[in-house]
Amino acid sequence: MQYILNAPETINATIDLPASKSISNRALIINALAGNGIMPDNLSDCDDTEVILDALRDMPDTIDIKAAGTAMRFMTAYLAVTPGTHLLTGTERMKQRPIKVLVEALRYLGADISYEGNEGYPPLRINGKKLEGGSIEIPGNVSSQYISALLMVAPVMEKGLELKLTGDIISRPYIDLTLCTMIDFGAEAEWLGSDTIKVEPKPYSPRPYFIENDWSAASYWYEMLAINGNEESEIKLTGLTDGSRQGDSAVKYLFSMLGIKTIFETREPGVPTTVTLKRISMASDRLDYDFINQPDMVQTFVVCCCMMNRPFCFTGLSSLRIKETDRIEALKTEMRKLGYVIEETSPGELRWDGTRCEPEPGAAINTYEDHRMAMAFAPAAIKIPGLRINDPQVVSKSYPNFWLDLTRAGFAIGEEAGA
Ligand SMILES: O=C(O)C1=C[C@@H](OP(=O)(O)O)[C@@H](O)[C@H](O)C1
Ligand SMILES: C=C(OP(=O)(O)O)C(=O)O
Repeated sequence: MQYILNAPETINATIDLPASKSISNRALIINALAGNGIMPDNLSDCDDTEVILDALRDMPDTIDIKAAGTAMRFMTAYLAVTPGTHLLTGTERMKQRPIKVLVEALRYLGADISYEGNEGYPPLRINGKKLEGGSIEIPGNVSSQYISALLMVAPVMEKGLELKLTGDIISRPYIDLTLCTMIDFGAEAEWLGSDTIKVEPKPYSPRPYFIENDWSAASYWYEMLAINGNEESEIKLTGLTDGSRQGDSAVKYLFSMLGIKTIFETREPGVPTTVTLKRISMASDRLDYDFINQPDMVQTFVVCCCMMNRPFCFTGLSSLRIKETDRIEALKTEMRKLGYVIEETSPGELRWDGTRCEPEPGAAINTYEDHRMAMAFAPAAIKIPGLRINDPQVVSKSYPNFWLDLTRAGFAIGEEAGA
């Protein structure tokens, strides 16, 4: 399927964002380890959360977590400490996303896990048991999801866990989000210095838990307003928290450099509220930023800066090659179709110096089974009327109502089958 997008002149909309998938997925795993008390409230309705919800409810012999990286990594650790034997698998792409660092760490701590396909990759056969825990060193520069997975199961290990992270630590806000969610459920866990985390062997306590909305999903609305450039446009986004623990809440600072102001309706710490996005006068004529802490925002900013004609240099992108797709290659290829030459100037660095090429007439953006390719490129329709997006249904991985919300904001969406 292919969507053909046309954008309105002005955007005036109130958007009910989906709940945070990162918080939903942590809350579900921790809640299960706490003995399945009351279900967390306002869980995300996205695919990546649904696969965990289904797995924890039914615990079938074969658990298919589809394309959800967090689900794969979190369920590996969860199943390793939970009695029973399961085969944990996912999509073809999931079978290419590395998991060796996590499997080796869990095995070192006493887990019984074997590879059913290629060494170092899913599918995994996991025979759950009580783990002893202890001290371990693991690389912090591949995926923070391995670290979050180990941390979440650490309170149920006999000796707890002391985790020393080696190398540059990537996606650190996601590790902090894990620790905060664990502490909310009664765990004792803390950083000992900048690279070591200690978790006490103290069980979780069940509790009611409300999940705030998703700052990563909010980024596409910031992007639309920034590209739209119309003084009369204004977007309201529901359920966001000021001082959120979601690392992607940094978009409120980043987009201020691209002319967007964020106004919180109320400012009670930790309480979700509606935010209004408005345009302010433009300040910077280029954007340079290290995305080591916000890897999921790179696609949003690459497309946005090109559409706004703002050259950029983005660093800290090493993890992008092992996400839903190789996001570095996907961005270079698809931006070229639109007439923008993006270069990988060194590993983990993407740069656009303003170089243009001949755009492909009637370009159709491929999404590579990556929700963020579809959502980051959709706002480009503001500058490129009739922009085509292939396989638009991929958005359900994190934001099932994205296209519906786009029509609510006044976009016209045509559909072509079989493209
Ligand atoms: O823990 C999480 O919820 C996530 C961690 C990040 O992954 P990496 O740590 O692999 O960068 C991020 O890209 C992903 O979308 C969600
Ligand atoms: C990278 C992502 O997800 P995951 O790694 O959990 O599949 C994402 O949502 O952008």
